[in-house]
Amino acid sequence: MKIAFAADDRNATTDAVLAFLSEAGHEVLLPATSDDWPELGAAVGRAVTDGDADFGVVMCWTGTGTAIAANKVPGVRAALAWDTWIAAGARKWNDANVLALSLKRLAPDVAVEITEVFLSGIAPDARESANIARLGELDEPRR
Ligand SMILES: O=C(CO)[C@H](O)[C@H](O)COP(=O)(O)O
Repeated sequence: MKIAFAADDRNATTDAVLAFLSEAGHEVLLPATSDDWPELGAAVGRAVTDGDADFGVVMCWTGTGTAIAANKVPGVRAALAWDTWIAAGARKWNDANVLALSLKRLAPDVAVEITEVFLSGIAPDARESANIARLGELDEPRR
């Protein structure tokens, strides 16, 4: 798959996630043109909603800033995950299309495990389709 990736800092955790993405055979896109977390979250979000990437992975110290920035892009459903259960639930119940990770709080192996689960092909639960559609409606300007 095509995965848009951005991180506002680099350490063993970011390197491990990037290495995993490549070793798993994904094409890694780096759409961000700035190291600032609002811009890089939005750039990854746009890559996903424009159809350039199948999924996005964003990383910052907390993971929260890039998640918030990505979620400002209409059509993005970015989920901050700190374990594999959260990551699986984000796909199953939220049809999340961007994974946000803390590069400071996750050990490299844990971050890789979370990313692997998120991208493992877990299908959204059909019972959630109405709720996901409602998220799309929330992207619309209020009337
Ligand atoms: O976690 C983050 C945002 O949620 C950032 O990584 C953290 O705030 C550091 O950013 P900067 O280097 O721009 O101060």
